[in-house]
Amino acid sequence: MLVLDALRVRYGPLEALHGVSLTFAQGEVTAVLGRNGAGKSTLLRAVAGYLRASSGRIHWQGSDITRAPVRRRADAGVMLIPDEGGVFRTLTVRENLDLFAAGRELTPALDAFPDLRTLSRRRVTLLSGGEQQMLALSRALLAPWRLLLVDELSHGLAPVLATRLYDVLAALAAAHPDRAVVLAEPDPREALALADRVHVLRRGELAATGSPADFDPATL
Ligand SMILES: Nc1ncnc2c1ncn2[C@@H]1O[C@H](COP(=O)(O)OP(=O)(O)OP(=O)(O)O)[C@@H](O)[C@H]1O
Repeated sequence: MLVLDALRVRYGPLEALHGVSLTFAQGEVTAVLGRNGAGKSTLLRAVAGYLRASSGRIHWQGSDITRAPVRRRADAGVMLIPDEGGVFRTLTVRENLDLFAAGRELTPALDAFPDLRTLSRRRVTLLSGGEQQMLALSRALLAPWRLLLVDELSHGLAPVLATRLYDVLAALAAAHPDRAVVLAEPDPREALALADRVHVLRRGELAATGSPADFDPATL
């Protein structure tokens, strides 16, 4: 279980999270929703260790990781797929996959995203947004994790592509019912369909918590 206790994060003088307390359960997909600037990316980056908490605590599987470096959190199973993809842009698709897999089989990613086979020798800079997001999500298919943090998977994508990516994510979550998945999305439609639990952030504060049925995507 991931527990955030009164988490505050600031960028210089600007405080982006104003004391957020939340729990994320193992075996659940949790959507963190909220408009642009609400603090979703900040929350995910702070959990993964790329941003420092100015106060409050982060506990993961019973350990206090508030001050733990990124590497230690990764070793404890925390994986962040950031909104910019977290891929190596000057490398080819295949080179990225090899780095993610670190000697493991590439088949899970290539089976989930057959397009990546044909794009194998293409540089990331020449990929479309959707292809880049497929590559980004491949990391979660190739390397082990216990807590997957996915930031704006559907960002800028056509609905049909977003649905494809979400289908792969849903299958991944279903295959690992003992793990936790957290999705940050400004557009709630896909995330609400997949999530077991929903938290809504507004201007750096928790505005609502509930099950997907409690929320109307049109009013979020
Ligand atoms: N690197 C940064 N430097 C200064 N302020 C930042 C930085 N990144 C984010 N912010 C500010 O922190 C607040 C929260 O931003 P954050 O990116 O976490 O929101 P978000 O909900 O993820 O929105 P988006 O969907 O646009 O990514 C906003 O006011 C934003 O302007």
